[in-house]
Amino acid sequence: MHSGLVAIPADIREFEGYTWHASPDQYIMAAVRGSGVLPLIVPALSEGADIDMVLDRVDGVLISGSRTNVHPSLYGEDETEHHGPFDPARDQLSLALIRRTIERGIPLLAICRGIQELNVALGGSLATEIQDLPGRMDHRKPETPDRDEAFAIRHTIKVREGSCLAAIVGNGEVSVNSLHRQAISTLAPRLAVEAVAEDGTIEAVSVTDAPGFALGVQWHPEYWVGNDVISDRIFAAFGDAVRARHIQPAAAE
Ligand SMILES: N[C@@H](CCC(=O)NCCCC(=O)O)C(=O)O
Repeated sequence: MHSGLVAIPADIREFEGYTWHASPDQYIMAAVRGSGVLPLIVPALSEGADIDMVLDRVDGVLISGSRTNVHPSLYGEDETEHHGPFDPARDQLSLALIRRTIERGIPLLAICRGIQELNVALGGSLATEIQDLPGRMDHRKPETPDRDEAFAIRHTIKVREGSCLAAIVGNGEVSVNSLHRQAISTLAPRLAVEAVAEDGTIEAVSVTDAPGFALGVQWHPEYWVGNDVISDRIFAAFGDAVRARHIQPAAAE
């Protein structure tokens, strides 16, 4: 029995001659197995979805990763050959969903592209092709057809003492996977850094004034749920927050 309903904004994909509103199974199954919740994929309607109609009916929001990038115009920069590929319908849905979810104190877990959308939604900016920046590691997905290798744990991050993430996974160093070319550049005003990689890349943030659970991570805990303590703890904490909301919905916001 699921203990809450969690909205997941869809990506737009083109295959088999159709346009699809889709979300990868690893996020769906991490929500089910790791958080004990029922995921609900929200279509990325180009004319816009009624965000409050969705949020009136869910107990949490999970923002998945994606190979596409947030369009740079959404954080005041010009598009270059280094910013794509794009998914404008996902951008439109996800940024609006993130802002309203935080306002209403609904639990939010944002992963990879999700932490980048969280930062942009609250006024921050992104850096692209970060592996080309001075002193940065290569955070990109390894070139391999094997998905376990692609999502393998690859580097350590340092979790800030006293942070929301530290309350979930403990202080100090933890090991994570890495599949991204972009990262937070200017941190949005309402975000607090929760963890950083050894090259200074921001790996986790929380929303300082959020009434509820509001965590973003740059790596992919969803992939190793059931096989990795850190991943399990993150999704269990998100599930606890969703369950609490399901049992005791906040007064009308
Ligand atoms: N596109 C952004 C975010 C990266 C992300 O969400 N990766 C998940 C998909 C991994 C894959 O299957 O390629 C960036 O590159 O920073």
